[in-house]
Amino acid sequence: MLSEFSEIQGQLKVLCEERSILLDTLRQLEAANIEAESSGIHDGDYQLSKHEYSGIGRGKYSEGSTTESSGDIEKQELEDVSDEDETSFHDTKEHFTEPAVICGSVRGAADHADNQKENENQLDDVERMHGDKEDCYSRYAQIERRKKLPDPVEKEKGVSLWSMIKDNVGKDLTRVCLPVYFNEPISSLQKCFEDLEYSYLLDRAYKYGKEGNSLQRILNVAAFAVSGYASSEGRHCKPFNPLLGETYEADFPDKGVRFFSEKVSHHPTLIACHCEGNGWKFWGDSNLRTKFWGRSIQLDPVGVLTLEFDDGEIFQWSKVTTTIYNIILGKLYCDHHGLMHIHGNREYSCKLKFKEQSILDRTPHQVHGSVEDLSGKKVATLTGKWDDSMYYISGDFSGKLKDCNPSNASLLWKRDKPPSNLTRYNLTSFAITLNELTPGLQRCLIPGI
Ligand SMILES: CC(C)CCC[C@@H](C)[C@H]1CC[C@H]2[C@@H]3CC=C4C[C@@H](O)CC[C@]4(C)[C@H]3CC[C@]12C
Repeated sequence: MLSEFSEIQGQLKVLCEERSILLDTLRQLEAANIEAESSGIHDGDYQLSKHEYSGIGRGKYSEGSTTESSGDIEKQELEDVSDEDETSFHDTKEHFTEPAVICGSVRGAADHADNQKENENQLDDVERMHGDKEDCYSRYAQIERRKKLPDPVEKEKGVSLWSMIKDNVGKDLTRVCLPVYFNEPISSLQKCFEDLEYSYLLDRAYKYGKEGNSLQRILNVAAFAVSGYASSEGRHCKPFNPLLGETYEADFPDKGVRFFSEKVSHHPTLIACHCEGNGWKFWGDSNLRTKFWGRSIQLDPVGVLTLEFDDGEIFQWSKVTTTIYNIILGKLYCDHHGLMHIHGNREYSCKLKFKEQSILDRTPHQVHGSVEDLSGKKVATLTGKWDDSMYYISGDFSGKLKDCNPSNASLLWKRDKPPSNLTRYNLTSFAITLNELTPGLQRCLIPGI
């Protein structure tokens, strides 16, 4: 009994020592990061392995054991992870002549009909007045897509992030490879398309602009820019890192859009995206500057997104900062914060502020902003939450946002309800459909795969 007790005591001591070494490492990393920041070095050694869209750890390329560590490709990637200047771009046109992956097949009408019904209940009269989402969709083909992910082939063994990190005590945490358990079942190429889940807002914006209502156009563009963040709520896994030159093509006639993305650079990781809808084109590249702060990770998107309507009106903006909190302890969550300036080439531009969440914040995820005309006069005020909905009210209410509550404001966008079969990945109904292997697609695969 006594010997057992002293054995446990010994184990406890070791654990305590490990913990304090880990805390020291974290402190050092945090201090080093601050130093690097203040001296203007953003992409130094202390960053989390600068990679892919996600910026956290390295993805594995095959599904497999949840316990083994990284494969060869990953190791190789990690070795040259710091050669940031190596910006050799890659042009897929030279390598691929055939389209890559096209998602979706025309089958029936069930899914969208269901979704539409749910949405109809959520919409208030105001939105109906402003041209329904249903209206936008009814012009497009009806397609049946899956409503749930396939069940896992094997029962998954959970891995705690802590257990991964504690085995690497004393090492540079940025070099720790995470097992596939921490990946969600989509790639970064596909994840880029998630920003277009609410593409009906752009169809609506096009329609309004054509009718001469430029204010409604920019309001819907602003709602679209915010709506892209909704899918990140409750997502705790990282997408797979594609290979250099890998492409993804999504053909969604049910939404009236076609999307194409390609990984065009490995270090730094760059993904180029292009999307075409009815009356508009949207393109940009995704490149994240990553900073590791010990307990949190900050992702600063670099680059500009461009939206061009067929009538020549152009809007450009950049994404705001994303921070992932509680990497080591507590519940992992992410927040988006900062200023988003949507520049237009005509009458209006728009400024949106994504409020940073504070610890005791009762209303997190808030976004406020206003539309300004060429003289700088505020003509409309926007308010809402990036994980829920956006509203507008005509005139300048920026100083008195309390008056700009949903009761006297008009709804621009409301997030779709989550699917009923939620898994630990928390994918939205749209994300579930991004890499669905439909029967039509199966035929295009190389035999034997
Ligand atoms: C495995 C553990 C350590 C990390 C889990 C990381 C999750 C929360 C991370 C990994 C990749 C991240 C995404 C990477 C890129 C973007 C684009 C940005 O404009 C909005 C946020 C968004 C969409 C991030 C949201 C949070 C995210 C999904």
